[in-house]
Amino acid sequence: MNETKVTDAVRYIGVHDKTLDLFESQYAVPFGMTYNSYVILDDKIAVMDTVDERATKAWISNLRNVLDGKTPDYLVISHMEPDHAANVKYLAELYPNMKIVANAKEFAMIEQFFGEDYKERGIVVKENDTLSLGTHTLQFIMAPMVHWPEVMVTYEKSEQILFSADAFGRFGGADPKEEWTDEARRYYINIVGKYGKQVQMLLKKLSGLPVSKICSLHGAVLDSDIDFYLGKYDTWSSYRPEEEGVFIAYASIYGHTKEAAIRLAQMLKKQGSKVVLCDLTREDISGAAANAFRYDKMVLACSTYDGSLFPPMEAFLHRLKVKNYQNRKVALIENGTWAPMAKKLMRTYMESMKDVTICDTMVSIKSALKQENLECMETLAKELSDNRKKE
Ligand SMILES: Cc1cc2nc3c(=O)[nH]c(=O)nc-3n(C[C@H](O)[C@H](O)[C@H](O)COP(=O)(O)O)c2cc1C
Repeated sequence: MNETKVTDAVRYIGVHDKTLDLFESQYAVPFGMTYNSYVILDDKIAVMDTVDERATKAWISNLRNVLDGKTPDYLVISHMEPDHAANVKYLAELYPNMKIVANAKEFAMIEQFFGEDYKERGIVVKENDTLSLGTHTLQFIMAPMVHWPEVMVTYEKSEQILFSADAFGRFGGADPKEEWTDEARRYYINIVGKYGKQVQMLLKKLSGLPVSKICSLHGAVLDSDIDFYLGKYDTWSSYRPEEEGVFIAYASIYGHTKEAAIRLAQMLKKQGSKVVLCDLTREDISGAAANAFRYDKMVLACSTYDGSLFPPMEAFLHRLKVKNYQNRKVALIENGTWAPMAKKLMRTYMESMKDVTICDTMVSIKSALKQENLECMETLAKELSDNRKKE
């Protein structure tokens, strides 16, 4: 049994999947992943989203325990991603009188996924429509592209609870004692990060609504310091760096470029900078992307490989480009033995991103670090320690 009382009327029936290797078949989830779902008990009973098919059995058991013999009147669907909507058809068949509450785009996707249109039992909602359950009233707020096109969030007026779909979610379990920020940042940057503008629009819509609790579809229910979470989302979605510091991402075949990255980190630390080093050949790329967004400066250090970038760096830069990396200061270190190309290629990537300032000092290593490279790196460390942005 996995029931948790969010309030007397709002119950948590989500499932913590501890055996999942990769979320979305790509993100490492060392602490597992939750698929959250809730029930609102009132004159009418609403189920808020279903769960991934991996969690069906545990979820249905949680649901039955909360329902205690009653039947749900409504299934509210926030969006149609399969980690939440896989059980829509199953639940609809289990409770034939239950109405399905969704917006028009979601109904189209229900048909795409399940071959059913549920027109006869559907309630099609649009921006700011409301649905009374008795004491509780649901208000539907459209959140297109946060991070699928059909997404809507639901605001419950009487208890001021925001059912936020994937927004404010994180990797890991549902225990509120688990640290939120790092795994929420990794989740946000990699999964929602491309859609900063759309998140800003949602935050604007929410700004007039008092929120006492956020019930996201992943991770813990957030029931205090709501402004902290809203503030983090505002920072991330406006592409502002979260803190001052230098993130050094390196991709090295035999270790010479790695050595340069480590030596630069030491120089920067001497200058008083906060530094985070990342070996792109070994570390999780989603964590690297999150750190790139976290800090205001980044150093890219890469060996040349077949006239191109060493593949781990190529993959990293592609990720940053797709996630709309911008508004940061970036420095470049390259290595090559006969025809170094990495600097030029990294520069082209960075120049294609908005408001990226590239440091004037660039380090070009021929095979192994030389005294002249170290001197150049000292100059670079000074340039990076100067916080003023180049005009
Ligand atoms: C498969 C392979 C392809 C390479 N391609 C190039 C290249 O196109 N141009 C170049 O200058 N060096 C090339 N190199 C050499 C490396 O970039 C060079 O040895 C560099 O010093 C390696 O730095 P590291 O010790 O950090 O890995 C290549 C190396 C390998 C193993």
